[in-house]
Amino acid sequence: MKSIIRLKDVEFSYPNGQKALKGINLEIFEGEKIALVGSNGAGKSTLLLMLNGMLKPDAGTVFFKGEPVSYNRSELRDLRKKVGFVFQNPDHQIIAPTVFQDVAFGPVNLDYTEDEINRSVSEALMYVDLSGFERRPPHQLSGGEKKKVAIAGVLAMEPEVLVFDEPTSALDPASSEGIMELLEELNHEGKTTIISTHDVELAYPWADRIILMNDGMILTCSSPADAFSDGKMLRDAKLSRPVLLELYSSLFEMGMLPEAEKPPRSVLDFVHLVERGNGSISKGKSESCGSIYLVDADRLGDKSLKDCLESIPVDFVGAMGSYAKKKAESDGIDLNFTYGVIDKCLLKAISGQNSMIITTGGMIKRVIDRVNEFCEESGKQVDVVSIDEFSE
Ligand SMILES: Nc1ncnc2c1ncn2[C@@H]1O[C@H](COP(=O)(O)OP(=O)(O)OP(=O)(O)O)[C@@H](O)[C@H]1O
Repeated sequence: MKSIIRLKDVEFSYPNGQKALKGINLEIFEGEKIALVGSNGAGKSTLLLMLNGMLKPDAGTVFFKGEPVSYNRSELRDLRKKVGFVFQNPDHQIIAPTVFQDVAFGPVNLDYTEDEINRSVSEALMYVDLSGFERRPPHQLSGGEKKKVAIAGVLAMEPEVLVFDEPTSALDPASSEGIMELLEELNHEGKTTIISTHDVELAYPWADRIILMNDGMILTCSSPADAFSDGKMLRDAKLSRPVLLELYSSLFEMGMLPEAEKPPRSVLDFVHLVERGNGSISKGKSESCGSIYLVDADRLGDKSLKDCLESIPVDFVGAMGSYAKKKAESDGIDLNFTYGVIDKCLLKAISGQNSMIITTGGMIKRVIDRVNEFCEESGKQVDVVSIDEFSE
């Protein structure tokens, strides 16, 4: 894996003397999903602000792709294009009188041509499902919509790295799920994604690596299971253990669950472990599992998803990615799953029910890889059936 951002011996104090970062050493690799987790005041936002040069260390060095950041004007401009930053409070980011102007702010400042500005704004708004909002004044939008405008403003600059400070703060559960699904989609399109949060339940299933912070220092930088298993470290960080991990540890200690190779990170992993404990793995024959039908929304052309649904015996429908969700909505499909779609469909499959996943591009492979991984681990056979007859 290639290093994309590295912090070496970084120290930082605010002008009032408050020391916010102490001896930070950290390396982030291309394509990773990283969650910075810590309680209030741990130093998460300060660390994130180092990543695109918005703050300059008092001591130590920040590297981008192996080169030390030099903080001159033109280099900072370049760095901020490559490392997009979404603030916790969208009101701190949204500045223009209309959604279009706000999202266009970055591209205009980067001297894009008019055509490039129009293209990047419309693609970014499409991504966050706000096409048609171009003329709306941002201050009249809901909190979740404002957050999406702020994200679109960053996406319009086509960054390689996305940094989100508390991406779901102040959002309702559905909006939070929508934002996390969007982050997942962006990561699958190759963007390195870094978030800060104090929500361990959000970070545990999502991240590749957890950076646990307290009092301006990194306590550990490790896999979610390792980072959240150490009770003392969690207490030091003033955090609790994710419920799924706590439940697994307790039931394992009581001898009620077998030891897992990797502790469960999802309800699906947990159900599988319970099944293993009950010796019911032998029930996992292919005839007892439902199938997952996979539709590539990009290849539907003018065909309606309703046609697909009529011809296939499915009990549940999920969509992954903004384009697929939009297509489902415009075709009048009532979606059962819009977040954690693959695992939810796998859960249905192991109870013998069929489901359909509507998605696009790189996420097709993600569905196939996740199902294969599950089948390998569980010994079950869940078939993924690509719906090709509606292809162009
Ligand atoms: N602009 C500032 N001026 C002075 N001190 C600051 C400033 N911003 C943050 N601090 C201090 O720096 C420390 C780290 O703050 P930071 O905002 O990075 O923490 P955080 O982990 O993001 O917290 P939260 O989860 O509450 O947002 C805290 O002690 C905070 O009071």
